[in-house]
Amino acid sequence: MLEKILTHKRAELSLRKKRCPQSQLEASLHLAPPPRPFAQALRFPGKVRIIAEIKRASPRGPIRPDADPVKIARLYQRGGAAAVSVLVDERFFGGKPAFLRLVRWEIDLPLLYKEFVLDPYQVYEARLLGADAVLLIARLLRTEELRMLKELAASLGMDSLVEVHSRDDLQKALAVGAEFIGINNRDLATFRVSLQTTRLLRPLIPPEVVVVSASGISSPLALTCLREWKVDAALIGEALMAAPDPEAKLRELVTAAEGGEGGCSE
Ligand SMILES: O=C(O)c1ccccc1NCC(=O)[C@H](O)[C@H](O)COP(=O)(O)O
Repeated sequence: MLEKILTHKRAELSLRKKRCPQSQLEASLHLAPPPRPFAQALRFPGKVRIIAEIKRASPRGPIRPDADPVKIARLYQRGGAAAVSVLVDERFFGGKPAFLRLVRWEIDLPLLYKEFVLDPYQVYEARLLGADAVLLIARLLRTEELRMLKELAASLGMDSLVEVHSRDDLQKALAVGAEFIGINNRDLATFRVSLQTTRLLRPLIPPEVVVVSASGISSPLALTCLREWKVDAALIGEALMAAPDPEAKLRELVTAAEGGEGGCSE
């Protein structure tokens, strides 16, 4: 499936570059709203902050296919999210780049451009839409590509959330000086999810790095564990989007993330 996603993404990119060349994106950057700090908005020692994700579907199937991204963003802001991740991939996640721009005008929280970023074109697009950070998946990029995309994002005022799932990915992230690392609990090849990925990789990351745990987080207990493991933030999509009341679900998770009762028994 991952190969299918990437093949589709490369074809889509080449089409979009023909329709709207990168030079046009670059020339329009002055129209973008100014970037805001993303990673630093997540640093609250002793608490886990929540990045709530707008995700209408996944490659595994629909989640909330008709969700209005603007309405969901408002619920997330009211529910106590520290930041919002917007999936912009259309084919596999039911998103659209335009969702990010709409959400940017609607709420004040910092925004993550959530995409399979393979090319500088997408980094320019992210900034033009109003993103404050971009996702860079270590597994999909060679070290030099990762470095180049991270530097480009920084030159445009954005943070890069460098996603890792293995020790090899983490080595790559640290080699390029990542200051903001996301540990993905989901193996992108098998879709299997385990919070143990965060438990095992977290201690290998230096304390000055802002650390996010992503995927498969759905319960107050999971948030309690992430707090014990000294993770700064949790990125949560499906558990919120599939909930009958996403705002209420978010409030429940924020309470645990900020210091609810009980200990971690994972
Ligand atoms: O969500 C998937 O199944 C998925 C499959 C293949 C590649 C990426 C995938 N997800 C992208 C994400 O990064 C997640 O949306 C994000 O970590 C939130 O995960 P969750 O809370 O489990 O929705």
